[in-house]
Amino acid sequence: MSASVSARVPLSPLILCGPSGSGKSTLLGRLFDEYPNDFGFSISHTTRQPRDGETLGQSYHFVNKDVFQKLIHSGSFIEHAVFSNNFYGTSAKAVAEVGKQQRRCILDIDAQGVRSIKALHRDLQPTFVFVSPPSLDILAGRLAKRGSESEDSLKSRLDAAKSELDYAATGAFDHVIVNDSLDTAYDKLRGVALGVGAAHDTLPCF
Ligand SMILES: Nc1ncnc2c1ncn2[C@@H]1O[C@H](COP(=O)(O)OP(=O)(O)OP(=O)(O)O)[C@@H](O)[C@H]1O
Repeated sequence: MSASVSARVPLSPLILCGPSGSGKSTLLGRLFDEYPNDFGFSISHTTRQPRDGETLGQSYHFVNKDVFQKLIHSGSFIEHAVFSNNFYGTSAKAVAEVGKQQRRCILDIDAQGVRSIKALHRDLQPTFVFVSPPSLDILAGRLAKRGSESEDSLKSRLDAAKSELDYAATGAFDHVIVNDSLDTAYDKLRGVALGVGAAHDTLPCF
């Protein structure tokens, strides 16, 4: 397949959701490597402090809590969430900026964000994709192997995974990709992202 396919990539946002550890970043990393000019992330707002190496207005729009609250009240965000006492949000403007560059905007958000966009921002005509682990046991194994979680954090991620799988089982997503073989899952994501394929895998039971 060609490395640049701008002419036929849809510009409506692609929203990726799935349990922590299901492989969203891994799959998106492949997509961005293969198609460096066709997709883009929107720049989120956050109230957390910039880390070393992060560039203002490029990594994030860094704002204080007052500004963030004002943006919430003015309806600027299509979704926002709190993690570890910090706010994170995606503005409609940030999504539009990516579209202006003739790139398909990709959002990696949690189920709460998906609900919010479905309730209030259907005008964006996003495509909703759920990335599922093959099973909760395999998810636990991958998270443990990634080595990024404490025992408590692993447990809370697995609990969250159950409720996200429950939500996906309601049929909330246009596409479901079970990330068993990475190559197979990537082929499916690529088809969906380019607007030429569909994925309706069967969710695991637990
Ligand atoms: N198909 C696969 N087979 C085996 N390991 C995989 C597969 N897909 C991803 N992994 C591994 O599983 C781990 C979790 O993947 P990744 O970090 O991409 O998940 P994520 O959904 O982006 O998680 P988070 O939401 O926490 O950022 C990584 O160590 C990754 O290398």
